[in-house]
Amino acid sequence: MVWYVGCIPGPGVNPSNVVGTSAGDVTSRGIADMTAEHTQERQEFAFQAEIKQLLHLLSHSLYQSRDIALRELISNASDALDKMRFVALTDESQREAGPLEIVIEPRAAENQLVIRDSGVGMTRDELVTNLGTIAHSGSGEFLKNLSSESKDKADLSLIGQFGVGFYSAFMIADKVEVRTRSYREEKGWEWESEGTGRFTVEPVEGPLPRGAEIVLHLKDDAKDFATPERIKEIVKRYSSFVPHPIKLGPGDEVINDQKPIWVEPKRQVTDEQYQRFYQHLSHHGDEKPLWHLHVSVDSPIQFHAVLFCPPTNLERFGFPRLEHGVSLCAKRVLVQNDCRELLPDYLRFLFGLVDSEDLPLNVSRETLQDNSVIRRIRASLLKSVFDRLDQLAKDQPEVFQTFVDQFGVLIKEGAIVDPINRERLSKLIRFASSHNTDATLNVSLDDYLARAPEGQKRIYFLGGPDLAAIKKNPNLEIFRKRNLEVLYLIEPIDEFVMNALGTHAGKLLTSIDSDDLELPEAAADAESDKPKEADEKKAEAGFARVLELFRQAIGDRVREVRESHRLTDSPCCLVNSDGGFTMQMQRILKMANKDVPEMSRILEVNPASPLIRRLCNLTANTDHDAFIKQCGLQLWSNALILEGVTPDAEELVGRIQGFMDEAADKRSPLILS
Ligand SMILES: Nc1ncnc2c1ncn2[C@@H]1O[C@H](COP(=O)(O)OP(=O)(O)OP(=O)(O)O)[C@@H](O)[C@H]1O
Repeated sequence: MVWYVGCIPGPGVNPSNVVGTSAGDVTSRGIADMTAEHTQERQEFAFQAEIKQLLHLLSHSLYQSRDIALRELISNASDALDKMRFVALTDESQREAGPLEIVIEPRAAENQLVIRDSGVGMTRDELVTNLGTIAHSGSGEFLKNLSSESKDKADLSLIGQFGVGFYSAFMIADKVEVRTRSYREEKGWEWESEGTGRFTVEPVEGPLPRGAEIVLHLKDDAKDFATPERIKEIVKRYSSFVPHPIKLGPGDEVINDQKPIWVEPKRQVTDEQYQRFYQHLSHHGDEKPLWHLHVSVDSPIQFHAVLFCPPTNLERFGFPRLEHGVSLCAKRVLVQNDCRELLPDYLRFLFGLVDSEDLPLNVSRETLQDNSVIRRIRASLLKSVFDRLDQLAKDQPEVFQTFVDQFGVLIKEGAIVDPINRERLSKLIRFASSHNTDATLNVSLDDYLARAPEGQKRIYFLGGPDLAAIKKNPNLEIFRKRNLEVLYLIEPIDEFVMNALGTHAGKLLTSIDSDDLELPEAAADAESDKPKEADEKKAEAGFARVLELFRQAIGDRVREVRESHRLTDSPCCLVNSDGGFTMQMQRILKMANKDVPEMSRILEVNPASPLIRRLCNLTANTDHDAFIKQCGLQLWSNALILEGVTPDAEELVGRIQGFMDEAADKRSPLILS
């Protein structure tokens, strides 16, 4: 018995909407015009250039990944059946669609494998455009990603995600024939290619059933694909969840499962079933999902949903921005296979399926946005995702850490762009911190507050290009001395997150390089703890004069030169004036070519530092003024370099050369003859 009337196509980079007709309608028009007068005869076409390259690669691929060829063809057949199911339900004239099924028929004697479906089929123009001449955006991306790996290591199993799965047929076949008839036509067509540079298309004589039949002429070393055992094994492994019967031809034996696990009670679904369903939805071969979520809600809106998180974030590896991977079904009938309205953009990495009894079948892409049922499903689903992540953080910290490492940046994106859910998201984001010795992103804002001493009114952070640079920042000295934790912003997005949040649990998020750094109460004591000697020295040896000379030398490249109360060892540091961008934020904006107003910053000088004390002594003799000024300039440059900013190289090198000459001269004065 067939349990449902619906369908679940796997999402790809370019999934087509099943509402309406296939992509070929639009894209093939130009070709149709060019060739209209020839459509009754056999015609030869050249494959589009990237497809040619792809075919070359696939036909020389290694054995281990060849199963995916059958998987991809089954997936295409299933998509075509999904579309036909939808057409039958919405188009009066197609009501009598007949059985929707896939038949896989091994013909061992002829060394052939046939995959047949009763789906929508293809018109001549669709055949020409879909299987050969249209440069699917995916093929270039796929090749690019493969070319970065050595050919024998290349992960061909990802092919389905790039919208070029059909061509994987040439991994096991040296000739492929496609016979097809569209539900919109009486006439059938045959496509044929040996996978080299060209393919032919010609009309089929006589009647042809609706749908498509793919005949693979198997390569000599792929004969095993024409055995029932091999077919059953592959179907069990990759295609159990294809929601249409897959029969082993020429008989009637159904060899797949077709169970709609999302309507089953959770405890009756095994891990293996979830895993296989994930593989079906994601096209991710043998991969296990990192976590999954299964929800069944009865009121106020009835819906079932299963969502999966993949173990890796392909965006991090230079893949293009992920497409949404959640399919929407109404009463088990697929409405849309990349439904953006179900989850916010920052959760685009989740795969899954949502099925509701409360949605009409004719809901279209345009009306989805204003649909109140969808809005309520979305709110409920989002809450479930947040709950699942909170639970994961609590119960499975290692899994949660993997999630943060892979997808944390997208959760941070959410904290920036989704003000309504910002509070929930702020509990899920993680930072590096001075509490750790390495750059692990595992400190939440709540962890930070739980450790903070009583009375601390702010959450302190510091950004920089990387952990090593941040650790060298002199602004940290007082925090180290006082044992106050500082969050390290090592991901470029972190600064934007802090800006968006502003506060957490009523505590102001404060960059420690801001000029109004307010430390907890003990700070005042620490100040008064400073050795009196330093104050005296400062007064005696002209600290005020040193500041004055620094001001003269640096000029308006800083807003102010003043005494520091935050440094313990370093001679000076740069801080931001009130309300300005942090240094890290300025760097990021500059990298993005945004116009950033040059911030005039404040140079703070530490009177207790040995170098400054020496300079104070030197002020007694005005002969040293020029040297003190040079030192001021160099200290300012040093502070910039520590923050990852390169000051004027020529000026810097000239000055260092001067210092070196002077130092060398002291060691070995030049005797001028
Ligand atoms: N059995 C079929 N019936 C009808 N159309 C098909 C069939 N197989 C392929 N097509 C058409 O050819 C197109 C290209 O197929 P191909 O497998 O290369 O990419 P895709 O199906 O778009 O992406 P993916 O492989 O990720 O599912 C499909 O989008 C579909 O329009």
